[in-house]
Amino acid sequence: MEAKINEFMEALKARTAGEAEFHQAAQEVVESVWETYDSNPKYKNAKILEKMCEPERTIMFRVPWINDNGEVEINRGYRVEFNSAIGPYKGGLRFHPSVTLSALKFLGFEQTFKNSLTTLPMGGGKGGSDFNAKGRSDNEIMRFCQSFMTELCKHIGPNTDVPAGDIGVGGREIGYLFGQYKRIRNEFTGVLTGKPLEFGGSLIRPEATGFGAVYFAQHMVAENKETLEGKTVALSGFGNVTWGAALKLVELGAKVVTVSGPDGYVYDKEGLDAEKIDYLLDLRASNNDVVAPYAEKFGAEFFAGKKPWEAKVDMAFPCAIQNELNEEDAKLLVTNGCKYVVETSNMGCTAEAMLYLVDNCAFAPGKAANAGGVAVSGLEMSQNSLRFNWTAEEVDAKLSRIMKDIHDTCVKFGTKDGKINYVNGANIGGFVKVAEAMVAQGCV
Ligand SMILES: NC(=O)C1=CN([C@@H]2O[C@H](COP(=O)(O)OP(=O)(O)OC[C@H]3O[C@@H](n4cnc5c(N)ncnc54)[C@H](O)[C@@H]3O)[C@@H](O)[C@H]2O)C=CC1
Ligand SMILES: O=C(O)CCC(=O)C(=O)O
Repeated sequence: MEAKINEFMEALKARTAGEAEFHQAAQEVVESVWETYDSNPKYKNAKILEKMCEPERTIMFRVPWINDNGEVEINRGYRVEFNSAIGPYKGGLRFHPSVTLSALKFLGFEQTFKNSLTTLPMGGGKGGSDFNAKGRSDNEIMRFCQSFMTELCKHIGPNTDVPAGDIGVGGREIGYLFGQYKRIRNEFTGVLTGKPLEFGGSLIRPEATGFGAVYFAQHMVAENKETLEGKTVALSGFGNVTWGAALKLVELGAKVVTVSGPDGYVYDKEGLDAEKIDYLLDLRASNNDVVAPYAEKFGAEFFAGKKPWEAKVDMAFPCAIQNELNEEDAKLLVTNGCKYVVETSNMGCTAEAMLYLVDNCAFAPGKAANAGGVAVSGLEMSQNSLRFNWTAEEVDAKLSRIMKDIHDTCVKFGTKDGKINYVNGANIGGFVKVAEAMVAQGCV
């Protein structure tokens, strides 16, 4: 089996030279699903896995805009429409200087399996730009969003491709993008999710990724007959996902002791409370991308240039960016007594860290644990189509049920010899539904 996987991956790498992040994501899925794939002639004859590794369409474009000094700036925009077998392309937009085609291909690829796990009819896609919002004014961000959408609007639509937020894209950016789409296309449709409530957003969407990860974690710890109450938790990042996870963890009686940014991490021995969690929103809106002011404001410790994985905790939730937790970090966490790692960022762990964590603690992969965000985006699409809004309680109940279903799917497909491998469970569970749909739709 190993030789066949190597052969498959070598061919993929030769076709996509230089796309290291995409190779990392593909390798993980290919290893998990190979047995299912190779033993099923219907999938093999139709070359389903080869097709799944090739985006249906990749759009790249120039994004020219004018800064506050009147100078022209040029960024690159992308939308990778990966797979539409089970629904319109669906996935976020990332505005961050690290954005490359490889990063968006890994994210779009992951999104396909994640969206399948949600049980909702959504295909996979991802997009974004290398635009850096750090130090930019609101007007600059608006002009950038308008220019980005001027091209993107030719390729998306409520039944074709429905983008949303991701790193660097929250309610403010979605508002500017939506306004420009409406102006150019002259239609008010659910073409984006993560919209502010006043024009079609869903209650609980801002919280959904963090809440969903915590709901998933509740089921994981329950497998060991434990609860979240009293657990000490390390979070990374201080953005949208960190905020949502902190809110729910604190509500359920856990103690969150770290948040982080590109500048280092904060250790707050008292734990986050409502005021401190609220402050994360101010930090994010400041466009400065540093977490140190939290430590100054609340008298917590700040460790410049360090990652939160050196803290002694029961659980860790990486919530920032890909490959933010490496093998050394994983070993340190486990040595310090950490029993659960809930990958809430997309591919937050390096391949080596993931393998170590699967063997040495309970590890939830991002495509399962962070699927709550896109799941509530799917519910936002449903509400837009119905021209109706569900209450926060209704959306939260649906989110909670979806996360339980995802957990159950991981257990169903990932249990071997009495041990749950959540990585295999998520990959195989996500793969089978998309593969069946692709076979049924013929060679397209
Ligand atoms: N927003 C959503 O609904 C979903 C987001 N995700 C994933 O969750 C993660 C966070 O996304 P959001 O909170 O939405 O973005 P955000 O833009 O609100 O926050 C990103 C955070 O990551 C930090 N960060 C970025 N680069 C970093 C680095 N090199 N080192 C340390 N920290 C760094 C930023 O300082 C910021 O605090 C991403 O991996 C994203 O793909 C996954 C599912 C859904
Ligand atoms: O809400 C969405 O459509 C996508 C969220 C997202 O970007 C993700 O799940 O990684």
